[in-house]
Amino acid sequence: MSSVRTPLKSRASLMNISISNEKTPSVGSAKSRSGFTELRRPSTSRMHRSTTPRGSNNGRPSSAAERTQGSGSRPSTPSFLRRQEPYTGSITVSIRPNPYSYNPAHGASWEIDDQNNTITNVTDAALLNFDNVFAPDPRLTNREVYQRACYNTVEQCIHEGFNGTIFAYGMTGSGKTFSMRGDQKDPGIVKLAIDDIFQFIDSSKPSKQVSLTLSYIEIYNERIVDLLHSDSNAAELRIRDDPVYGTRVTGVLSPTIHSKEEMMQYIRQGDNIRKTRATDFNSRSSRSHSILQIRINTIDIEQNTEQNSTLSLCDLAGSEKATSSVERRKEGAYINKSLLALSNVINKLSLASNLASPSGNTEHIPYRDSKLTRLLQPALSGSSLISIVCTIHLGSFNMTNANQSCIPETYNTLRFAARAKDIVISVKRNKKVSLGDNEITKVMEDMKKLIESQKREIISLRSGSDHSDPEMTASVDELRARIASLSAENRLLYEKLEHLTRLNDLQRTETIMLRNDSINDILGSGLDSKASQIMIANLEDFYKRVNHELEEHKAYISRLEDQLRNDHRGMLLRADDQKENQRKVSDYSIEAVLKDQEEEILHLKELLNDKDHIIKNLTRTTKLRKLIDDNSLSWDPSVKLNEPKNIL
Ligand SMILES: Nc1ncnc2c1ncn2[C@@H]1O[C@H](COP(=O)(O)OP(=O)(O)OP(=O)(O)O)[C@@H](O)[C@H]1O
Repeated sequence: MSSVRTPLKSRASLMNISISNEKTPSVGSAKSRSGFTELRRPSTSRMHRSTTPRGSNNGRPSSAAERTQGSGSRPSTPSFLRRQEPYTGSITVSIRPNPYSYNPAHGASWEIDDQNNTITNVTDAALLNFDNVFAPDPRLTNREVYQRACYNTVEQCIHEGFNGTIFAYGMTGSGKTFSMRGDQKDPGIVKLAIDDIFQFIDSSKPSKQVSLTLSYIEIYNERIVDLLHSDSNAAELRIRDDPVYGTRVTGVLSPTIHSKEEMMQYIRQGDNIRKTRATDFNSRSSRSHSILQIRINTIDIEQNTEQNSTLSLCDLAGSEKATSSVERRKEGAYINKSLLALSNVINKLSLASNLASPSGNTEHIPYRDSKLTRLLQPALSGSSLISIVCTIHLGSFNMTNANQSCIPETYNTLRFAARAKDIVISVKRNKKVSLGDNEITKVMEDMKKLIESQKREIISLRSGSDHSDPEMTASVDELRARIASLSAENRLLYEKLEHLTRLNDLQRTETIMLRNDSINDILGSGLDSKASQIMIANLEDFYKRVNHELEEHKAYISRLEDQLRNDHRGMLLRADDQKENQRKVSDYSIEAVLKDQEEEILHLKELLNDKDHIIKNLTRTTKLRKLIDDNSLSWDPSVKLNEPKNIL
């Protein structure tokens, strides 16, 4: 182990980055192929907050080599990520050098070992480990970078309901846009992620309904521009807090997307608006941060679940030293300021993750210092899996001045990357389970079909009774047989309704039992008493309403049942009367019987509506229950509990 001599080294030492002249061991079985290192497993208790202390390498690998991923093939989702929630681990950080700023003949300031995913400062031998360190090889494709660095984040977002954020960070001309957008021959991360999303949509039909919306914005000179808006100079967009997404840009366009072609068309349209200029390092430099967000809503019809997730793909503007152009200096100042704000946030989060305090760090994180950090706030504060691709120049590289050094910028990027790697995130997926149980839905469908068939029967009976030829008119016996069969069907309906009622009662009992457990758990989980009281008051209020409504519906169902029984008896009596007076049977009596039937069917329909209503209420209850679970796992006393009707 060499001694600590350079600022980078001392920082690296602070961040548990191994500093060694020896090569780190190759990736072993203990490492996550996803790059998301599991640090601790959450408590199995439904309502208890995870209390594993952070920092001090608590259960986390001491060497960053242990948290690398090395597979070049498409990895499958690690089983722990499928089962465990919330996911607690680190950010995936990858380093990609621009192959064209590296000339082996001139040597480089940094030495890459892409087998062990390390990068070494040749001057002082400071060695840094990351999830991926790619070779400065022009043959390295974006697809390989995507598969190793980003695929798992995208896959978790599509399949498991986690939010995913991927961003490219690095100095100007280092290859951020190339990595994110690529070209015709070598599509970038954005296109590859979109391919995977649409592959998922195709393969999940017909059991899943997936809907997508897209938004595409840029932050240019600290101003948010909607890249999907034809007038990019339209009114300035503002960032607001949002209870669902953390933050949201008001007024931004987010069209629903129906095909991959449509999505790519929107993105191309946005790219044409995005601000690009020439810098000393890049003839077509992005002078803005771009953020593309794809919201994915998946309804699993078979499982009866709904899942929402957001994939954010960000191509940040590159930092650049002062230039001669006034406008570019202004742009550069804004870019550097926002990147500095991002660095500060990453720095504070990294320090917070290293604190040994079990309660975590309470230090203020300055998300509001720039629009970029404000927009990335939800992701950085734990609502998203994150993968960062840091692009660097290995040697000196300059379009106008071949001697201008990139070393300080590369150093800064690596320092940023090392700090980001040190951040511990705890991410929950956005899976929502809707209650409408399969059996209930199926029975309801059956009932609807029965009602429809009875309706058709009545129509055909009526057209038969209209027949003028008495020989052709159905005999009373036949009519009785039909009525008896209709009644039997009605009985079937009632049995099913009773079954539904029992199911609902059962659900309600379970819910009430859970309610008590939940409240106990909440009270036991150390919420401040005022927050607990508000939460309990809301819960009690809500349950009282639901109970009251259920009682009303039960009474109504039993009234309908009585009525139907009476109607049925009356119907049989009428039929007996009709037999005695066969010749006197009149269209009027047939009509009356049919009318009764129709009325019964109307009652049944009403009953169905009421059932829908009850199920809706039960769904709300379950969502609320989920909310209690969520609130108990990540309770923030500063966040006021929403009214149940607002949440649901
Ligand atoms: N890995 C790579 N393979 C091939 N070409 C690359 C690679 N990285 C960068 N380039 C090329 O280098 C040039 C600059 O790359 P790019 O525009 O992606 O940089 P950038 O980091 O987005 O810069 P800026 O911040 O100024 O927008 C482009 O011509 C790009 O094609």
